[in-house]
Amino acid sequence: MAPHAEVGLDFSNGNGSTTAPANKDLFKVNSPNVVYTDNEIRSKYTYRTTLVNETADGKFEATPKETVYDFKVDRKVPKTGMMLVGWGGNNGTTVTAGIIANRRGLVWETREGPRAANYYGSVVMGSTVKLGTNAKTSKDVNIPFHDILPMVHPNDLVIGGWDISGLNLAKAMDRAAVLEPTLKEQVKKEMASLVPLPSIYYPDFIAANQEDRADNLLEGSKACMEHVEQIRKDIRDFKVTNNLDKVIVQWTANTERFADLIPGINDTAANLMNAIKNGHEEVAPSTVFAVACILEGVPFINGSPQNTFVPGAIELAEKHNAFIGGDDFKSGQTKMKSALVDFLISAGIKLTSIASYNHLGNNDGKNLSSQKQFRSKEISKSNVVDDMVEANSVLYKKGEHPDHTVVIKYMPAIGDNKRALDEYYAEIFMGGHQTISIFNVCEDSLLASPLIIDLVVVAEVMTRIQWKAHSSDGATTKDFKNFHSVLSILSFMLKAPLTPPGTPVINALAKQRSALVNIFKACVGLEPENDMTLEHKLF
Ligand SMILES: NC(=O)c1ccc[n+]([C@@H]2O[C@H](COP(=O)([O-])OP(=O)(O)OC[C@H]3O[C@@H](n4cnc5c(N)ncnc54)[C@H](O)[C@@H]3O)[C@@H](O)[C@H]2O)c1
Ligand SMILES: O=P([O-])([O-])O[C@@H]1[C@@H](O)[C@H](O)[C@@H](O)[C@H](O)[C@@H]1O
Repeated sequence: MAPHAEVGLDFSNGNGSTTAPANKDLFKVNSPNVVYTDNEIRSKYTYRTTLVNETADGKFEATPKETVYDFKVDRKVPKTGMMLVGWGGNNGTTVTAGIIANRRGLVWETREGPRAANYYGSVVMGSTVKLGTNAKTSKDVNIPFHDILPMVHPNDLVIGGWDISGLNLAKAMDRAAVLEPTLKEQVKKEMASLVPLPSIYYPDFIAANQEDRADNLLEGSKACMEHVEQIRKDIRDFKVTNNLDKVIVQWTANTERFADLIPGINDTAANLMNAIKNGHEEVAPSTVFAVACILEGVPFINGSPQNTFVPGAIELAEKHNAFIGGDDFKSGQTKMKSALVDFLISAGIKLTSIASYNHLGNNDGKNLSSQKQFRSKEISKSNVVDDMVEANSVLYKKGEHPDHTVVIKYMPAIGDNKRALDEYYAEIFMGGHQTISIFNVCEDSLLASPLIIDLVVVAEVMTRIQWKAHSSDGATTKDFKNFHSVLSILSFMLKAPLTPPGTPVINALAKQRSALVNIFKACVGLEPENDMTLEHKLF
């Protein structure tokens, strides 16, 4: 994919991968606050916020605040592995076949004519960001998101993973019934060579209707340290076998029921480790995978809605300075909702009711037809409007919020072509009403697969960024530090963003993307995009 035409540079090197040669970045920042060496980009960035205090008479006093940070980015893009839990599922097989097709630059016949491999739906590979304005023409200069910082190209990812189903990925791809036969035919041989590692299966955590595919299992039906150590060994073996510098693990396995939060069991890191050692029944497979990755120092991202990250798991990640992120890929209906609700409420339109229906016929839908697993999804799909409602005290009194219902029905006939039917009902000027009705056919796995790529690529970049703060007297803290273990920067790709304990959850889609882009721009000393375009107003 060539960078934005305005820039006119094309790094495509013929094999479908567009990666700027390491020493030929698409842009360089010309600033005394940015230094490039062969190994690092260092920037000095002034972060400007406004502190607000409430005055005695109930008014506010706003005080601008500046904090100066040093950022350091390791420029070496590592050879990276992506290990998927649930690799044999619709998402796992689809993202794997999609990366193979892109790597080989495949074209395949469809009823509408030939189609070429692409990364549409990936914010990293399919979107652009504004670098600045052309000094001569004052026109915006936009560059591919992938070029803001040195990033892994998805074509270069080495893919592996686990599944409780032992089908090789060619057979699993057929079972998923997502991709065109003419494409499957071209990747079948390579996919057939890929076989998921055996995984852990604790039946009570996913729907009973999943049992018939569980034929690729490690011994034991509840948490134990042997499972943790086996997963850690699998990661190490994968890394050595493929000569990898880094591995990122993602959960794209079935939605689990929520685990009960039990003091003394999963409330602290020590208690969680003891619970695993003692085989406690309330420790979920996804939490066992998270613990194994944390102990192995490998980022773990949860693409499903269950509460994998019980408080003990978060504390363990913090203690080990390991990265975690989640929850639940934000792919279609909810992504639309997090943009539409933001538009309505920030336009002063009082949204009073949201009804969201889903019909889908894939195995995810089959698993979600079980009430406990649906409840996990209902929670993640329902909380996505909270921040936008709470931010508007003009429309909503404290504690007031729109009616919001979420329904998911398993309809096998429609397979992966999920239907999302939404009705938004709002009060408008002078007692009027606005009703917005949306019928959105989204091919579930084709929407989720690019998010899997974005989550891996962004999480990997975050392992190469460090920061330190300047104190008010100009001194800096001693050593560079990693970002907090909980990667809330991943929120754009997730329905129920996990944030560091006690920090706010932002669901508004535009704010999430803005945070992602502007943090990366700060790492090269560039100001956040403010869209004021004063240069076009003050002249
Ligand atoms: N648009 C989307 O597809 C989308 C969006 C958001 C979230 N999700 C979530 O992503 C997950 C995967 O979706 P999918 O459509 O690929 O589902 P899927 O059912 O096709 O795939 C899940 C896979 O996980 C495997 N599995 C179950 N338990 C496992 C375990 N303990 N260890 C290893 N493998 C295990 C299953 O055998 C299956 O192959 C689901 O939780 C779904 O809710 C999907
Ligand atoms: O489209 P979206 O709301 O982001 O999320 C999807 C749900 O609508 C769907 O019901 C579910 O099966 C998928 O796993 C995914 O969670």
